[in-house]
Parts: sequence; structure tokens; C-alpha cells
Amino acid sequence: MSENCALRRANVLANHILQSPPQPSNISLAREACLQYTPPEVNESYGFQVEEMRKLLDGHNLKDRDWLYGNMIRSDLFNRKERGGGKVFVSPDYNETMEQQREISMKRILHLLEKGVFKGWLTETGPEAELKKFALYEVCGMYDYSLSAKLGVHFLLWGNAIKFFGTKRHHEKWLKHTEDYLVKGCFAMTELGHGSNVKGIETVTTYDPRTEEFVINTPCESAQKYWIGEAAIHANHAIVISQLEINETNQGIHVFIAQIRDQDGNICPNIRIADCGHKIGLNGVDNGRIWFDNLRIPRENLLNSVADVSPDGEYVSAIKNPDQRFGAFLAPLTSGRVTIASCAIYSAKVGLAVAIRYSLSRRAFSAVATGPEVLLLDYPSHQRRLLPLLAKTYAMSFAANDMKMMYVKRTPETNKEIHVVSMGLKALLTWHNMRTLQECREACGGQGVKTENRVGHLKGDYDVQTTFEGDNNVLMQQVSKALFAEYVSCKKRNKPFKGLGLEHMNSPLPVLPTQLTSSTLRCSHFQKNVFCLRERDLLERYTCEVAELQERGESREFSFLLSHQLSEDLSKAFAEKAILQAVLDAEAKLPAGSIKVNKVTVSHGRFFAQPCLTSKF
Ligand SMILES: Cc1cc2nc3c(=O)[nH]c(=O)nc-3n(C[C@H](O)[C@H](O)[C@H](O)COP(=O)(O)OP(=O)(O)OC[C@H]3O[C@@H](n4cnc5c(N)ncnc54)[C@H](O)[C@@H]3O)c2cc1C
Repeated sequence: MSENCALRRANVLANHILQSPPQPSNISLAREACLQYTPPEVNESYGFQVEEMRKLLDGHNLKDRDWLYGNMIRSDLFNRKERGGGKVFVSPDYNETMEQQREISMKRILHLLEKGVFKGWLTETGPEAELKKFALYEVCGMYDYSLSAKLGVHFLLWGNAIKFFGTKRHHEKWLKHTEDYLVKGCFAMTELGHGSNVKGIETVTTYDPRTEEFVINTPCESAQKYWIGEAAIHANHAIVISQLEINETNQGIHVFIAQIRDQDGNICPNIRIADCGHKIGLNGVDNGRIWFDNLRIPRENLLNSVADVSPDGEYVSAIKNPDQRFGAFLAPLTSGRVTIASCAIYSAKVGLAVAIRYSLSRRAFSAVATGPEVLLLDYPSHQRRLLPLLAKTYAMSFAANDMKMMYVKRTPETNKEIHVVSMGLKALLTWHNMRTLQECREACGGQGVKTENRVGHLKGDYDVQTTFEGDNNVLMQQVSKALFAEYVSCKKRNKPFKGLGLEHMNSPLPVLPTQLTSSTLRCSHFQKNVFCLRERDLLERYTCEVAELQERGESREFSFLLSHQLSEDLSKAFAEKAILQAVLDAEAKLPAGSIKVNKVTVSHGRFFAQPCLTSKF
């Protein structure tokens, strides 16, 4: 980009910001010849240190990420494209049929397996191994979300279910084989009749002490397993979530391993499988439907860390309360949600990179008759459309990194907090991604529709993130329910708040200054107070509303579902407070002045902070 161009743009931007009348400029407004255009990636130069920015945004495992990018770029399987300036890009071939996408996704996984990408994904433990895994998922997700989702089903759902719910015998038998793809796993929880309401699933498993086997049955059409990733073609084993009936007593949902295909890929007896077919995106994943016709599996295939059945058919569980048992069974979904939320932010980054770069090369309309046309990003409306989304993406990127750290350092004491935070952030970050992608698509005009520009495809592929591993609206209810439970429990026991970030409620109400100057608005102490006050107010009002509903005779469970507006506002306030905290933490770690939360906006009674990065690196 010529110096004149840059200067002119800086002037226009400065004028927008300072809102001063346009200054007469000495810069030549000569029309640029059409053919002077070169794609930005060819001669891009940066006014900041890219590596420093990456450290800040990626946060961890930069070398591992580059190693995986390198593996993709070197392989023909990833559809490499050489561009001017010696740059090599990889992106899926968007002309492939659903069948081809499924096949190539599996081939890519097997190629990465050969390169050692998944080494230790289930057998190595500790924060370093887990962070590395998160980083590699994110890289896969940026390349093609089908690749990341397929890995998610195999490692996070199937693999983690064995890890968390299984005991030594299961770990020894399955984990290494899973890591080596000698078994290909899927996770069969959702049914046609029951998705969000997991407790209501209808698949039934009974025990036969004569043969020491469990018998899994799909009693009706609504009990067919539906949307099961990898089930249509690739998986040969399934985690089956089912009600367990022992001596005609229902013990609630339990987790079993069932073989669904033999080594040659043939469907096993007493199992029927159908394909869910073409989807609006994510067609590299083969989602399927499964029916079990009194399938017999060995007694050892019950994952028995939470509960067990003795050879003669006695049910034993250390957790007596069925609700607590149910909660323990949903634990592996936490790592899935953390991954989903962080991948969503990478998708938003890709969309914004495409749209903002386009807005820096596309011109439309001239300010003066003989002058050059104006760059899209010089229009205040275009800035207002894209830059707040960019700022929020930065903020959420810090929050995603904080959440990953919290997850990898989890302890029994922090498990509940990470569970609730991951629900709130999964919902907010995936919604943000979808909103961002739509704006980016429109901001690119007609070019946004072109498949090669990716934004449209990202929308199709990432859309389901708002639904799977917890529908966002249902997650919002669960966040507010958890906050309610904490509030009521502390008040009843007259104990101070401890956990879920509610400790601020132990202090008297903070007093906000009546005069809001710009320096007040920029002060992190003020910002935190505002977010805490909002959460406190919403939590108190929500608690009153739920209590009133219960007094009017609604059941405890149903009262949470009836209070929707306050519930949603409270859950969002909780998640946005976590995002603000992540921005402030990031700011604290940086050289003074490198990052600033520069604006707190108040609209419709809601507060939101917009961080901005300055170029002080
Ligand atoms: C591509 C894809 C892959 C998937 N992969 C898997 C997989 O591998 N394994 C697996 O087990 N499942 C999988 N799923 C299933 C997924 O987890 C479920 O679709 C999800 O849990 C939602 O369930 P549902 O579709 O039955 O929707 P429902 O639960 O019926 O929800 C429908 C709508 O009703 C609303 N709603 C529901 N309950 C309430 C309430 N209490 N209050 C207010 N509104 C409510 C929801 O917000 C939603 O908008 C996958 C789904 C898709 C689409």
C-alpha cells in the first residue's frame, strides 16, 4: 500500500474519531489505475509485531500450532493452493459431494495420525497435554470444522466418556486403541424424542444375571438415537447413554460401550443404522441414527466409575442421590463445550479477517467527483458494523483462553465453576460467532456469497454449535439455575458467597459516581463494579421471581423454565462479567497502555465494554 494511501486513510479515520470537519489535504487524489490492484496477502506489511500479537491472542502452544499448519500445508490431502508471493494456503475443496467430504475428512485424520498429531491425546494427562490438544483442535477447526468436530466426537465424547466414567479395566482396554484409531468411537446420547432433556431418554438397558450381560433396547421410534456423529459410516463402537433398569427399578441414565460394526465395517447383529443425510454444513461428519434390538453386551461394558452392577445383578453406587448421579454423567460435555467456544472465536476471527481485509481493498463511491473512490473501512457505518465485533472478538478470545486455563487446572473444588462458566461462554461465544459471520458476509457484498471466500461456509458449518453439546437457550437456563442455587444456599446457611465469582456479593453495594467522565468509564475498578452490580441486581430479582412462581404452586424444576427474560439476562451478565475479567487480566499482563477497554456502552439497561488494542507492541 502506498504511503499516500495510508496517510489519507489515517486522516479520514482521525477525522471520524475526532469528529472535526475534513481538513483540506495536499495528498494527490489522482485516480488509481484498476490494474494497480494486488491482493493484500502479497504485499502486506504490519505496523505491529505479529509474533507478539499471536502470543497474546493464541495464548499458548504457538509452535505446536505452526507444526500442524505445516503438516497440512505439506500434504496434498489438504488441498493446497499456491498464491503470488510464494504463499501457500489450504482450504477444503468446496465442490465435493457429501460422500467425498466424509471420506476425505477421515483420510485427513488418518494422515495426521501418521504424523503423530494425536499422540497422547487420551493417555497423557496434565495441563500441558490438555492445552496442546486444545490448540490443535483450534487449528483443525480453522481449516475445516468437520475435521475438528469429527475429532471431537472420537476423542472428547467417546474417549473422554471412557476416561471419566470408566475404570482401570476400561482405560487399559480402550484408551490407547482409541488414540491409535484402532477403534473408532461415537457418542450416542440424543434421541429423536429427547435432545436437551437428557433425563427423558427412552433407551432401556436391563441386566441378565444368567449370562452376565446387559441388554440394550430401543423400545419405540422416539427412542432411536439421532444425530450421532460418525455413526452413519465410520464408527465401530458407541458410547450408549441409556436408562438402567435393575429388578424393574429405574436407576436413571448410565453409560455403556457397544460394538456397532465389525472389523470389516459391517453393522453388527441386533443393530440398525440409518444416515441422517445432508446437512446445512458440517457434511464431513457422518451423522447417523441407531436402533438397538435387544443388543447383548458383556457386564464389563458398563462404565462403572459412578455405579456398578454385580455379577448376580445387585446395583451399587457411591452416589445415592439420582440427581447428583445424573450430573456426574454429564461431566465430559464440559471439555466439549470449552473446545466449541474457543473454536467459535477462531471462526469469528477468520470471518473478520476476510471482511476487514476486503474493506481495506474495496472502494465504493467518491467523496469528490474527480477523486478516488472511498475505501469501505473509511465509511463510519462500515466501521460501526465491523470494529465493535472485532473488539468483542478480542475480548472473547481472552475469555476463551482464560476458560481453557481454568479447565486444565481444574480441581474438585473448581469443577462446578468451570462447568457453569463453560455453559455461559459456550452460548455467548457461539452466538457471537454467528452474528459476526453474518455481518462479515454482508460487509463483503456479493463477494461474501462466493464460497471460496469462506464466510458463507463457516456460517453453515458453525451454526450447529449453538445447538449441540447443550442448546444455548437451555444452557442459559442452567447457568441462572446454578447461580440461583448458590444464592439460596448461602442465604439459607447465612454463609458468605464462595465460588461462581459471586464473592463480590459479600461486600456492601459499590457506589457509582454520579458524574461519568471518560476517565471513570476507562477505569477497570469502575467497570468491574458496574458488571458486578448488574449481576447482583439480576440475581436478586431472578431469585424473587422464581420464589414467587414456586409460591404460586409451580414445581421447583418448572419454575426455572418459566422465568425466561430475567434468567437469560442474568446468565448473560454472568458470562459478560467473565469476559470483562479476562480482558482486564490480559491488560494487567501487558506493558502499560498496550490494551485498553476504551468504551463502556449502556443500551437498553445493559452494559457492555469494548476493548481495543493499541499499537504499542
Ligand atoms: C450436526 C449435529 C451433530 C450432533 N452430534 C451428536 C452426537 O454426536 N451425539 C449426540 O448424542 N447428539 C448429537 N447431536 C444432538 C444435539 O446434541 C441435540 O440436537 C441438542 O442437544 C438439542 O436437542 P434437540 O435437537 O432434540 O432439540 P430440543 O431439545 O428439542 O430443542 C428444540 C428447541 O426448543 C428449545 N427448548 C428446549 N427445551 C427448552 C426449555 N426447557 N425451555 C425453553 N426452550 C427450550 C431449544 O432452545 C431449541 O430451540 C448432534 C446434533 C447435530 C445437529
